[in-house]
Amino acid sequence: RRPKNFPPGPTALPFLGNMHNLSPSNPLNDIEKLRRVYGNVYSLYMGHRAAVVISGTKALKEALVSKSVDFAGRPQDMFMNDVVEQRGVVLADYGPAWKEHRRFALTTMRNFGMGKQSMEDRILGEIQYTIDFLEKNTGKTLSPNVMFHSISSNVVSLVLFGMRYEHDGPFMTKLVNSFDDVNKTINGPWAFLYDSFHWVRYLPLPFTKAFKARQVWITVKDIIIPIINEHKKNRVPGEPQDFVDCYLDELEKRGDDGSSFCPEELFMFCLSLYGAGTDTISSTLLTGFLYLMTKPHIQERCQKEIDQVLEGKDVFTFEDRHNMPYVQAVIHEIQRTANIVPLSVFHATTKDTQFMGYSIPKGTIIIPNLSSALSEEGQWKFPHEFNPENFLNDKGEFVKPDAFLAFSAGSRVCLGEGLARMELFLILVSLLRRFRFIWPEDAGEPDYELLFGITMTTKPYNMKVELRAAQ
Ligand code: HEM
Repeated sequence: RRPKNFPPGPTALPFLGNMHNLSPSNPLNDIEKLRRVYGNVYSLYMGHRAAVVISGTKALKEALVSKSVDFAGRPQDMFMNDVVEQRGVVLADYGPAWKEHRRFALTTMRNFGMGKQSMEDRILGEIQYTIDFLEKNTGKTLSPNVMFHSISSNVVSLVLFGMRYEHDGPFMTKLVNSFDDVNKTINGPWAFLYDSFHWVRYLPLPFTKAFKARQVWITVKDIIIPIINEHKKNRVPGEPQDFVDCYLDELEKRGDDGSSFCPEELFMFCLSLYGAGTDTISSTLLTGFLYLMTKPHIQERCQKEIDQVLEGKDVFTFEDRHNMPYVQAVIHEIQRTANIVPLSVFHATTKDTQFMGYSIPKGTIIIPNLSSALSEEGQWKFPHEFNPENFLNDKGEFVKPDAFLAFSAGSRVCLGEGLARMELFLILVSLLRRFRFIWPEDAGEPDYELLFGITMTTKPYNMKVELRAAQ
């Protein structure tokens, strides 16, 4: 039974709630169909738990920005919270621990003059490995999956630990396998059962094995704890070289001040930044290169702008983006189309609140349908087509419409937005400057359909690479 004045929604079944209304392999179409029936604010039951789906730029901004505090919580007591042992900034509920850690992470990443190397240098250094790899493979057909995953995970590793890892080495293999295990369980039926029926958690049924996802972290801990211990041993206090050093400095500074900073939190903090910062970037790149290869006129126009702006320069910086409106528009159009986190990370109400004429009790799950804003009619010149004109005005200047909510908005807005924007720009410009990316002749028609998951991604594809003439 819906509470009084709760947003409307489809009839919920006993036990199942509205799960029968949503296809597990891709609920986005169902969510859109329900929006057409019930409007931009409607409710669903996930098992016994009430959730409100918010769609469209106006309603999303109203919830995430205007009523930011009311909507800044995260659902608790769910499978994922148990997996991360109630720690880590991404799933932390609204409160002092989340606030302190978020503020710390933002300041640390902003001041990333950590040690001798700036964030920009770290990213450009990592890109060089990809350039070397592509140079060795010019004229060949290759699968870009591993390459893009490697670049994105190494950028985060460099920021967190000051180290990069070979993709087929033991660190990456173990970490990637562990994340895959957790992802499979999260997307599977066991997580749903776990969240829907508390009593199931304690039953000695075969699936209880799946609930022991914490076990997965034991493998990951075996990898990360020694790295943290090395930092403890080798760091020079007050001269941090990376994120872990900064956290250890902060721990020392705070002593026993009763704050939420503690060694256990450091591990999960690293893991949540790693988890949030790898697939998001690699999947964006995969979508981007799919379009750049299959729409060569767009790739060539980027290259022309890059050549003009960087003429005679060996090195370039993130600052150069201000002179590259077309490249900026293409990167944003890639992000809009890639629709990387379509339903955001779920929020929760932090108090009983009134929203667009409805009453929503404290603790209700909020599903921000970011996807709806990214292709909302009336907000974009070409909502349903890949077209960089969506981000250019009549004078050819770069503009960012309000409906660009790829990073969400408000107090929970993506904490890595600055890093992500810098990475995407530096990677795209470096690679397009040096190489031409070609859709292989035998690859058939491109398939633009994205696979649904916590992060959306392309179906596997191959690319062919050629060196461009020296610029
Ligand atoms: C194209 C790349 C990326 C996209 C599209 C993206 C998108 C998002 C979205 C939609 C959220 C949820 C915001 C909300 O709950 O309202 C989020 C949260 C978050 N992202 Fe990103 N992200 C990207 C890259 C990164 C990177 C590189 C990092 C860091 C290394 C990062 C770290 C985080 C963290 C820590 C949160 C949780 C923030 C909080 O709960 O306070 N993200 N991101």
